[in-house]
Amino acid sequence: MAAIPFGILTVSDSCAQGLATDTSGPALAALLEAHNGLYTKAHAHAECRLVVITGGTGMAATDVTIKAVQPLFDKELPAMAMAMALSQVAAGIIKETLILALPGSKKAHAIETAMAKAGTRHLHTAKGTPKHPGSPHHHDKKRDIVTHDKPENTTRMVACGCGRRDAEAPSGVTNDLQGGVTKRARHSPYPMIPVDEALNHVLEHVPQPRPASVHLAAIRDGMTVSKDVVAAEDVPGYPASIMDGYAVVASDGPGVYTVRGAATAGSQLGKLMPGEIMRIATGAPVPDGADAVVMVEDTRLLETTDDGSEELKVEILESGRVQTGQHIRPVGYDTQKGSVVTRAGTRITTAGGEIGALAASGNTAFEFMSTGDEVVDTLQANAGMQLARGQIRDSNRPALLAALRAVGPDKLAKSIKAALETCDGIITTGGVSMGERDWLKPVVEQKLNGKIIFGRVMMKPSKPTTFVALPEGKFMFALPGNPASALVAFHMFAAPAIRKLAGHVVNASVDDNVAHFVGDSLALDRGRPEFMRGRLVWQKGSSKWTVEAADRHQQSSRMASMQGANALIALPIGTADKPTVSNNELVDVIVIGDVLFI
Ligand SMILES: Nc1nc2c(c(=O)[nH]1)N[C@H]1C(S)=C(S)[C@@H](COP(=O)(O)OP(=O)(O)OC[C@H]3O[C@@H](n4cnc5c(N)ncnc54)[C@H](O)[C@@H]3O)O[C@H]1N2
Ligand code: MOO
Repeated sequence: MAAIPFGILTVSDSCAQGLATDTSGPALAALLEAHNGLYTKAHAHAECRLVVITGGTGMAATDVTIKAVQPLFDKELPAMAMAMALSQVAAGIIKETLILALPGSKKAHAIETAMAKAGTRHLHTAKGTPKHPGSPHHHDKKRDIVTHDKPENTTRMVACGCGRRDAEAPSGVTNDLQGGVTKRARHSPYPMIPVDEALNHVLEHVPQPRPASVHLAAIRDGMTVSKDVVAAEDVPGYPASIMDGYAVVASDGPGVYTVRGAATAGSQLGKLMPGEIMRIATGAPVPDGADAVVMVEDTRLLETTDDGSEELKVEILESGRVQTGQHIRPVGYDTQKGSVVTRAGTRITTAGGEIGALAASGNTAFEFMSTGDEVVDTLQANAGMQLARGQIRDSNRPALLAALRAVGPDKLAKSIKAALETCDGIITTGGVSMGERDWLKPVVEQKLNGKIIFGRVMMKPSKPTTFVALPEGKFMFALPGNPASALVAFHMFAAPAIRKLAGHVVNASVDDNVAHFVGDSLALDRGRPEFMRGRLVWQKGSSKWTVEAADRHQQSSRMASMQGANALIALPIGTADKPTVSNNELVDVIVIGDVLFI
């Protein structure tokens, strides 16, 4: 029995550039030569009956061995490749030579096993030896090379379908489809590999998703952002009021002032003159000349127009003394133009924060990981739209899929009535606090015959959350307009309601869902229990749940504070005895998204 002449081809950038020494090639050669004299180094290329290519079969962009060698095969041998039970291998025949492309592993033992499994010993049916005369493939030497189980036994020709009686399938070769039952393999040619190895194979072979541009409207949970998203504009884009009240000059202090009209959200304003104040709504641009806002609760109406329809003089009470900047969100307070809003790798969750943050970023198309071509940017119409002073992006609508826009109480009532014809319940955001155009509550009471079950909740954020019972057993959640408030209120109240409607058992209590708080010592709010947006994680190593703030900035106007949140951290009201929450302390959590295991 003649030894098989073999050649080794090492594929390595670093070896080729002289930056590394080839150890895989010589190791393989030594291994083959030591293999019971079955193999011998070929003296010339043309002599090789076996070529082992080592290296360049991995997952890196520069690993192109398999791609390069596969097109050269006269016949590819996938079952043989599979039988080697190594990831990233290729096996095939070129003319009469078996080519094996293997990883550049130095583990000779692994390769030896692989070679044995691959059945290269069949190559001992030396070149030129007549094979199974009478076989329809009898001149097909490529086939001979792979189908002979034992070199000296030319009768074991199962895969070539030559009609021999010994039907044992050669190792590494599947049944011949034409062979029929008598030719079937009586043992599986596939090695039984461990579960984790199998999973690794799966993960290695599943291709990386290709990035695709996805319009905001087409973003769905489960997608992954493939490129950092940068804020296209400041949020807010103008100094905005945080409260419903009056825009003032802080240094003027308490006293009686002339009311110079109203600055509502979205309005264009003139300059505030000395001795004047201007009515202002939450979210409205602070007029030039003003540098603080006094809450309406800290004022008293002194004089109106004769018909009583307009305010003329208002007193700022002592309780309304404010400092420069008070109740104003400066430009970029929530998000600064150019800052990264959403990092590559962020997964869109059903908690809503990511989609909301993208919506608030001022972009309309985003790069997402995608496996299909069906997700394309079809709605570019709004791309690049500039915001006018006083305008904001509607981030709540895509986040909650249920925002309501209205320009007056009648239209608002009409919209709600129309929605009620087809829905059991309605969710709205905005217009529920103290502003002059915060019509939600009066509209449901006065125009819709609704009963406000509650109109404020002792919580931070989402204080003005409103729940309404409507005729015919219908109901309405009127959530606050501040984006984080809207989502927190949704998860706290609307989501359980929807779950109950779906027949789920719903537990109203937040007790017992306990996790260890991770973070610096944090001052508890003295007025309201706080529901921080958090990230809940099961720490496998220490076998405990931990929760940390999903975002350092937790203001209710910042949609990004919801990004990455899968839980709300239910913090108690701070007291003199218990003013802070500390690192590792147990806190209650409400799960609002997928929990993470690390
Ligand atoms: N004088 C007082 N003013 C405010 C009080 C208060 O007790 N006294 N409460 C504050 C709190 S707390 C909240 S929360 C907000 C809630 O206000 P509204 O529910 O009436 O909402 P709006 O005034 O319509 O908007 C608030 C804020 O949110 C922005 N917004 C509204 N809709 C959207 C949307 N679809 N997407 C993105 N952003 C939205 C809006 O521009 C405002 O900045 O009231 C405080 N005021
Ligand atoms: O209650 Mo509000 O901003 O704090 O949601």
